[in-house]
Amino acid sequence: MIRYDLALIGFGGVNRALAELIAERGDGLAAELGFALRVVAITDLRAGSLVRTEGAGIDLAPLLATAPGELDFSGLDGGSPEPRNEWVIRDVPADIVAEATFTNPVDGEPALSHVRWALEAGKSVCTTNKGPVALAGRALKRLAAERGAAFEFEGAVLSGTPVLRTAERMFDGLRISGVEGIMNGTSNYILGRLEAGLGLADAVREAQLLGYAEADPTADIEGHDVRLKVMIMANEVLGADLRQEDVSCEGITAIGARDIEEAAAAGLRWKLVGSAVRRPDGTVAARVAPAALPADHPLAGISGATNAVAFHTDLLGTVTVSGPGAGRTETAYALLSDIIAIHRRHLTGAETAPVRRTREETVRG
Ligand SMILES: NC(=O)c1ccc[n+]([C@@H]2O[C@H](COP(=O)([O-])OP(=O)(O)OC[C@H]3O[C@@H](n4cnc5c(N)ncnc54)[C@H](O)[C@@H]3O)[C@@H](O)[C@H]2O)c1
Ligand SMILES: N[C@@H](CCO)C(=O)O
Repeated sequence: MIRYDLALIGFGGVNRALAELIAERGDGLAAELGFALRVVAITDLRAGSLVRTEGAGIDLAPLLATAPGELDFSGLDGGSPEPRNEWVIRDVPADIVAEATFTNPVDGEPALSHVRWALEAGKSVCTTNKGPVALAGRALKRLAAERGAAFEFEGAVLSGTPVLRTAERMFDGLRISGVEGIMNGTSNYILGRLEAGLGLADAVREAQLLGYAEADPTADIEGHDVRLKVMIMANEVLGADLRQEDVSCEGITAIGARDIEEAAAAGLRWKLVGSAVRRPDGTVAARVAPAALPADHPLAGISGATNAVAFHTDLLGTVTVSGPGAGRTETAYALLSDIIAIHRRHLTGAETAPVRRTREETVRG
């Protein structure tokens, strides 16, 4: 059985949920998927670092039994109070680095460095962090190719709903003229709660408790999170190379109770819509803005943390993919789907350097 050793960078909602999946379903997944997962390192800004490369690796059960705010690796065997990210990422033997620290919508750091260090060390990366993908995706993919490593980021758009992989693998032979969608679970959830009569602050708090919101929810409600996702969609699906300044951005904070009531009376629903459209000259125009949509619009019925992306194609017309846009477990599934993609690359011969090392050093059976 092939085994992949994982280093988890950031141990908040998403990577903790990945650890839960591994702890609770690891054996079943191994039987079904043909590979085992072992966590050998975890770093977190608040808890520190924990490294255990021998035996079964890190025993996840006691970590998962501890409340997130109370985790402290410093007293544990292999633990340190510092999140020794660079050392862990570059030097601790691991096959795949799962990056799930805060998204920084301004310059992508420090996650961008985390991803770069891993790829430079020939380790594959899976991430749900939008910053590195939106702001440096092209360079990071090139680096990954140079080092024979994989760079997978399905969860950067629509959480575990496979919107990027659908576009990459299922649309061969189609011309895509544009994409538009509801790409932020928090703001969509909040808009629904405003429709139900709640105030903005209370609705934001609910979204935080449910694990949908960014560490700083300003990114959700001001549209910056959607701007990163629109950039990723435009760059990945339409072959663009957009910068933040290319995407105009307006969030939902100017939508008041009166706007909601007036829209409802007219049979409309406010939605935060991100879009990227190919112009006749081949360039791509992209924006993020709220829109009051009529009930028969395909995006009007998308509620709560559910998101949807509509692809406008020549031969199929509009194809819409809808599913969870946020949530800890849903996003951890995105990381698992990335790991599965890395495994399949390995099986089909597009072998990555870290997998080769795994086979020589750590693979049994
Ligand atoms: N939660 C979701 O629904 C969701 C969905 C899609 C994408 N994402 C993205 O996934 C990432 C993780 O999301 P989350 O919900 O787990 O966030 P979170 O805030 O719950 O967890 C982030 C963790 O990273 C740690 N961290 C921050 N900076 C660090 C650093 N420099 N070194 C080590 N640890 C660091 C924090 O201490 C925290 O525990 C974010 O980038 C987010 O945008 C989240
Ligand atoms: N905060 C983001 C997480 C998913 O990227 C959202 O609500 O959509």
